[in-house]
Formats: sequence, C-alpha cells, structure tokens
Amino acid sequence: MFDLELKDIELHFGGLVVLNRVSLGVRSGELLALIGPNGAGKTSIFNCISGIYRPTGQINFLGTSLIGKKPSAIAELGIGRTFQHAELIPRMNARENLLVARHNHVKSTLVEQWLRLPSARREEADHLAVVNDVLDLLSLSHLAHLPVGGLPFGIQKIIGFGRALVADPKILLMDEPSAGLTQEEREELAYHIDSAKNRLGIPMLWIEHDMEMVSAIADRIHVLDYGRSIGDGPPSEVLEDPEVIRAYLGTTQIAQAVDTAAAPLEKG
Ligand SMILES: Nc1ncnc2c1ncn2[C@@H]1O[C@H](COP(=O)(O)OP(=O)(O)OP(=O)(O)O)[C@@H](O)[C@H]1O
Repeated sequence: MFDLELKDIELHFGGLVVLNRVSLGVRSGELLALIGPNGAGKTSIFNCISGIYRPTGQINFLGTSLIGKKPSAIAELGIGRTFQHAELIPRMNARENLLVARHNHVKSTLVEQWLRLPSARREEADHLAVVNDVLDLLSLSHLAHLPVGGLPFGIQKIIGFGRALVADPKILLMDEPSAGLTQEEREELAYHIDSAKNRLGIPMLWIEHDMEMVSAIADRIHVLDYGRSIGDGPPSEVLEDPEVIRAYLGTTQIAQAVDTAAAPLEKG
C-alpha cells in the first residue's frame, strides 16, 4: 500500500527522545507534507530514512528494509533528497548543473568518453535529453545557458529541485525547499512541485513550514510534535484538528491555509 513506510520509529540522543514511535507512509505518486514546530523531529525523520541516523523500528522502501543500510546504498535504491540550500555550482549554467547531477547514471568509462566512442556519445546524448526534458518541465530552458550564481534565488531553488529530478528518484525527500523565498517565488515553486508530481508521478515527502503551500498542493499531511505523531490526513481535516492547531498552528494561519486549499493553483 505504501512505497515508503516507517513503523514505530524511535530515536534517542542521550536522554533526549527525538522520535517516539513514529509511523507514517507515503503512497505511490503521493505528495505527503511533514509538518510540525521547530525541533519536532522532521529533519531527523529524513536522516533516519537516508541512513544517517540509526533508529529502532522498521523502514521499508518498495519491499526493501532500509534499517542498517549505509547512506550510499539507500541513495542507490532511488531515494533522492533536496536540501534547504540548492547545492548548485554557481559558475556553471543550469544545464551543466543538472548534467553533474546525472553523474550517478554514467556507465561509460572516462577513457571511452575521452575517445568519444559511439557508446559514450550515445550515452551523453541520452543524459542531455533527460536534462533538457527537466529544464523544459520546469520552464527553465530559456535560462539554461546562464551561470546560476547570477540568477535570482527563487530560480536557483527551482534549478535545485531540477537537480533532484534528473537523478530519476523513485521517491523524493524535500527539506523545506521554500526557505528564504518570497511569496511570489513560493507560489512558483509550489506550481513546479505540483506539476512535477503530476507529470512524473514521483512520490514525495516534503518538510514545509508554509501552510498555504501545503494546503494548496499536498495530498496528505503528517504532523509531528515533540517527536510524536499527532495527526495524519487530508489538509482540510488536519488543519482543522484542534490538537494540531494547539500544538503548532496559529488560527490566523489555519484560516488562510484552509482558504488556499479551496482555491485552484495558478502558475505564479
Ligand atoms: N545529531 C543530533 N544530536 C543531538 N540532538 C539532535 C541531533 N539531531 C537532532 N537533534 C535534536 O532532535 C530534535 C529534533 O530536531 P530536528 O532537526 O529533527 O527537528 P525539526 O522538526 O526538523 O526542526 P526544524 O523545523 O527547526 O528544522 C531537536 O531537539 C534537535 O536538537
């Protein structure tokens, strides 16, 4: 039923209980938002899935247990991750940045590439085609030749999202991709996350503090508070749950978010 499932996850640092029997799942093609106040344990969940932290409990991804696996082995299973900073190489252009992110898929050897053997050239063309498709999907083709360091921060964030997509993830973990963006840039990013999910069908687990974005595009929300799960369900239900409101959300923000959930998403 779930592509990614966490069951009874517990994580302690010394006496601090960071995650207390957390269970959650991401379905195929679903955008699940993970919300909760600062320090609730959201990033720790990502670190458990990625193999950086070693919790007890079960984590299964497409039939494989992730518990005890190294981060590199977990990444190889197709678990992609975006970070709060876009992790771009500023002097390279967007196309080059995306090509670098394809490097895990390169099969030809350096010698084959240097000799420009037909197999290596075919492979290069295939990678370029994937990168160009993602640039097109994210409406970035017209900017693809410009060094990314000179582009607006909001565009850099979308390129960072594109970097994660070209790696062909089977699931994408996004850690507050909207951090530091203006309202307009957030709307643009939300549009692209939503369209990438619909066009590519990649399930996504998404840490986010912006409740308007969450209610506009998330299929479901899971709420953490002090390492405990306190809510899970569609945005319209979860954002009106009194326990969630008490733990985390101001009523004004809730009212705005519920209004957003009712409004259709338009490209910013
Ligand atoms: N490596 C670590 N060593 C000790 N404590 C840690 C470690 N990683 C996380 N914690 C603690 O675990 C708790 C949860 O942190 P975490 O970063 O997962 O929260 P979060 O929900 O992502 O917060 P934010 O929204 O501020 O990013 C915090 O109290 C944090 O200090």
